[in-house]
Amino acid sequence: MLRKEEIRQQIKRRKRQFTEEQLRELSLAIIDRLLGHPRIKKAKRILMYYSLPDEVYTHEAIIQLVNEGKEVFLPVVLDNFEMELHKFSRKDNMSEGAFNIMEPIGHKYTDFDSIDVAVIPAIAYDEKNNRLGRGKGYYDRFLSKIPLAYKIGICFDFQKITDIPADNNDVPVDEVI
Ligand SMILES: Nc1nc2c(c(=O)[nH]1)N(C=O)[C@@H](CNc1ccc(C(=O)N[C@@H](CCC(=O)O)C(=O)O)cc1)CN2
Ligand SMILES: Nc1ncnc2c1ncn2[C@@H]1O[C@H](COP(=O)(O)OP(=O)(O)OP(=O)(O)O)[C@@H](O)[C@H]1O
Repeated sequence: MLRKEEIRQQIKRRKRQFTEEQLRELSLAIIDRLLGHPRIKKAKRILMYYSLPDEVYTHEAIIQLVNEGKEVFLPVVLDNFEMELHKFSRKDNMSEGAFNIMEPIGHKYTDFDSIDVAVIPAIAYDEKNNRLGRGKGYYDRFLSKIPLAYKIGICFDFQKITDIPADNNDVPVDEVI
């Protein structure tokens, strides 16, 4: 089994074979599956992520979900490796946070039990739905706070691997799409 850092390097090499435009193109089918997913259809409150250029592109999907009447929440990174959730309202009510990620301005949302579905990005997922993140532990720490949410892992096909070395902190997702 490869160690976590080796997997991160391997996936980075795979990503470099695509342009940002190609990754956008690959995102379309994945986002279609996500928006058509029965859990998303039923959900009232959804934790999404505001994608970076090397991730499955979510900017339009977020707007679409809001237009369908969902409440969408996004992570806001704090400087102690914790993250909180803020409700997304509109694109021009955001500011750039840590790691160049756009984050909603406004109050933190703490009613975690009301989140129906959480859509979780990753560097890689394995066949047991274990997740490998960017190595800072933000989602590892956060996911245990939303035990009731149905967790959907999302990544490109080339990010799906056989095995990720899981440790005690790692919370697997319910499904990878
Ligand atoms: N879109 C998005 N939002 C997210 C995450 C994410 O992975 N994607 N997070 C998931 O945790 C949290 C933020 N954590 C992050 C941690 C590292 C990097 C990052 O770009 N790391 C660089 C190395 C930078 C450095 O070490 O200073 C890298 O991966 O190359 C980004 C986000 C919360 N919000
Ligand atoms: N629940 C937790 N409580 C405290 N520390 C944690 C927790 N989860 C992970 N960590 C620490 O965070 C660091 C990063 O862990 P790991 O490499 O598993 O993160 P990751 O899953 O790749 O990243 P991320 O969750 O940011 O996407 C490690 O030093 C780990 O010990």
